[in-house]
Amino acid sequence: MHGPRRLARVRVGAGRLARLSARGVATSRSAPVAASISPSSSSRRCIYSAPLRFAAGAPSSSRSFHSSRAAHVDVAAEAAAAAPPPVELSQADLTRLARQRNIGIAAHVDSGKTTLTERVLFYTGRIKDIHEVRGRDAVGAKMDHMELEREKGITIQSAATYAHYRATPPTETRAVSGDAALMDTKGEAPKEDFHLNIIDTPGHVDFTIEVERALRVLDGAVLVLCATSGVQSQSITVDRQMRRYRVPRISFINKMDRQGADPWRVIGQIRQKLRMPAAAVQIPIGAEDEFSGVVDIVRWKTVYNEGEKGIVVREEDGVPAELEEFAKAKRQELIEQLSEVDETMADIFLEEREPTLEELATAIRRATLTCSFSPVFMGSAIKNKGVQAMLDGVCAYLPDPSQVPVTAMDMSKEAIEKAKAAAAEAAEAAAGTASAEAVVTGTPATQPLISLAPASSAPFVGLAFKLEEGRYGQLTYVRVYQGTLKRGTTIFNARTGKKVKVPRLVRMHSNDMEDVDELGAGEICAMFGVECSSGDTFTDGQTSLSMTSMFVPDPVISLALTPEGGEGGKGAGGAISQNFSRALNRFQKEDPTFRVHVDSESGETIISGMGELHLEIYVERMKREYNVPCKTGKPRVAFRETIGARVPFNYTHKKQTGGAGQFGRVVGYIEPMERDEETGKDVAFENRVTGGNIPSGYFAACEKGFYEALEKGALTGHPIQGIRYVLEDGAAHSVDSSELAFKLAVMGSIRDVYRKAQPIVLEPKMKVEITSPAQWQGAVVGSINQRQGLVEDSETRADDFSLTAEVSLNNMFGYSSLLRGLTQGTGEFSMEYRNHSPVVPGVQKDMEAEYAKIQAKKN
Ligand SMILES: Nc1nc2c(ncn2[C@@H]2O[C@H](COP(=O)(O)OP(=O)(O)OP(=O)(O)O)[C@@H](O)[C@H]2O)c(=O)[nH]1
Repeated sequence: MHGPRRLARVRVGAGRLARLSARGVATSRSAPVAASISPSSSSRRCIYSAPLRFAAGAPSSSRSFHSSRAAHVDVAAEAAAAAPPPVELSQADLTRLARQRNIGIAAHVDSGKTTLTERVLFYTGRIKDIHEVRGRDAVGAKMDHMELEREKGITIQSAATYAHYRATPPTETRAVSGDAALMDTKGEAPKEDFHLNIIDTPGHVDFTIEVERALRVLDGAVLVLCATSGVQSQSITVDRQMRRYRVPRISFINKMDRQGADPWRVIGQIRQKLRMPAAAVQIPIGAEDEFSGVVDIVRWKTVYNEGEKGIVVREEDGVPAELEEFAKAKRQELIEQLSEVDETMADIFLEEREPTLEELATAIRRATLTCSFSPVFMGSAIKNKGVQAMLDGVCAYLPDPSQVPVTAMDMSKEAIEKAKAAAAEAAEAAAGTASAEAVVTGTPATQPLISLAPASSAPFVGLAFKLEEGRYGQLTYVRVYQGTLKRGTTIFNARTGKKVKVPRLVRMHSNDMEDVDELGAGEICAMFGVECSSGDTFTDGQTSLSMTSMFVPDPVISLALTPEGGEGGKGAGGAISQNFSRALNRFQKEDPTFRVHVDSESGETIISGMGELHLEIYVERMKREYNVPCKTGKPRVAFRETIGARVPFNYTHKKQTGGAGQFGRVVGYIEPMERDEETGKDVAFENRVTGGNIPSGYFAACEKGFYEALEKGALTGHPIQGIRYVLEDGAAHSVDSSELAFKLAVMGSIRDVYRKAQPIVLEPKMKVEITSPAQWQGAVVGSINQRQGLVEDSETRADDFSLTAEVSLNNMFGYSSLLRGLTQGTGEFSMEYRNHSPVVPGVQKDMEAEYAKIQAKKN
């Protein structure tokens, strides 16, 4: 079963493995399973606080957040450089935090996230009854509270809630059978209960920012996968987002009741497509219609859901005889997978010893927390099966807030000065070597980092991660990272420096809220009446800490928007145009992927976003919430420009018009830059000027000039991406040089050499995934070929087939109605942005000619 070659892949302890092999330790195993699975006397605390391999600030577990434009943070350096938190956690904090989980439910469209969350709310007593998404009672699920969500049966905005849950630890026999009477309904949880903050996120890629900001502030996640469709395109996107923020996850294979459900195929896909070591911690009892429960192969128990809507969990010791062999094999597989990523489990494996229940559970927890493994649960949300067991997994294997390292930048003058001096020293030292490293100016790279501690007595630090316009003004969702947030106190906005009072503090339960007086570190809550922007950091004024913002993808699609009755000056200045701009301001404030600008050529208002659905929802909300119906233009894709070659520049900006002149000279080169997968960063300004030819006071202006130049490429007027600007030298004049002169010098230097750098026009390419009954396969493939798509993969199953293709977004307009027609309404498709790729040369030529014509008219 296990050969030495396989064992040699164990990541850690290779020396020890060699020693063990030398001692002649055999690698096959036959120890009986049940003998070691009886509940041990170990305490539940031991499992929940299993020791971790990482400590706050260790590079392997750093969390770092970036905005797509000006992301300058080096992830590993950030964590390694972080100073330790100023406050130790008290015993009371540790006890409280050990029972807290902040989790997100994320997945591909329609995998059942909202249906699953509805069960969680019901079993924890937060709702009195279950209502289905698109259910016949037309009530809709609790977490889909927007009218549009209920009508369309999709999640558009993430919704937060909290609940109390009495978990059964892996080392114990279930004491509570899940009787509703034992669940908390008044918000006062018994001490042994877990406090869960849950965010249900949308699956459509158009609303990806909702997933992004949820994962930014959550400590763990449940990745929901469909038992028949497996790992789909959005699962891959969500996986990438979880990796970006290093969020540990458990996997839940939902829809086990569906025809063709195959959890083992899905687990294979988690390992291959997501490259995440994973193994089942349960096996199903029965399949499809006959799916009736699960066997817990960690605890060696059989688990059934009974009673009203599965509220009672009945457990039996042992495994049904007919499943015993299979269960043993799958338990063995679990141990093998863990030995690949966990040192302790590798040792046990090599010693040919069957792990105890506690050893197995702690190894799962340890490996999950370090994001090197995902335990897989399974069930059927709609049939009310397997949900409580999954919740037990959340409590057992996902981290509490004290186990997630978080850093903030110290923005105090002293700290910045100190860091700048250190950076300058390093730059000077590096300048003397051939491999001189670039020094990044005015960025977080020169700002010192501090680890935060979720201690209630520490100075308060919180992050505003989501805004919503509520009935009583702005509702600001906050994650409290350190200290305590109290109603009535004054807090400081680290970005604006303004102080604000917290008039109202609430816990969110979808669209309902419950007032609270204060909330401790590690909590998620919302404030009313505090004006701020998404991504702002709040402190109590004792510190100058600021947290970096989240990754914001660039929009891929735009369209012109005109309020009906508002054009031609008729509505101008009146209610229509006022509401129109109010709505646009609010939408932009709430959603950083929704952008608005007025086209300088046509004077039209252009809205941009992540997809047709994204923009369609805002147009609909404009009508419903602001009473402004709008006419929309044809959707246009977001073209970009980039360069294909490195070219040097030596540019002088000089103006002498009587009074004070302008002088700035810049020397260096521009070159193509690849996108950094982790940070999303694909543009950079690097300052390698040493020796003072350009005084350091002008560096920030130079960088500003660079980012301004990127807004409009000279070829077609679209933004420039994939470019690095390296400033190596220059010259200044003691009287005529100014910040403006250097900003214009940088802009001029790009314009000057741009055409020599082989500029190219790029268009968004999408990964398109289609599923449909097998009979329409020919027509569907034909439709993709017609749109010049490239079929990359297809899979035909018993009744249906799925296909993955790469297609230009420009060729995908109107595809949903075409597919509906081709497949008599049975086909489904989803697409997600993959990258920007060059347009075909003919298209580029036409676009250039068109732009040149517009420019000529203007001049
Ligand atoms: N057969 C089956 N259907 C399910 C199950 N869970 C959910 N569904 C159905 O799948 C559809 C989508 O469910 P949702 O809960 O809205 O899925 P979602 O992942 O929240 O959807 P989005 O947030 O819009 O991506 C609904 O019609 C559900 O009734 C399940 O366990 N089995």
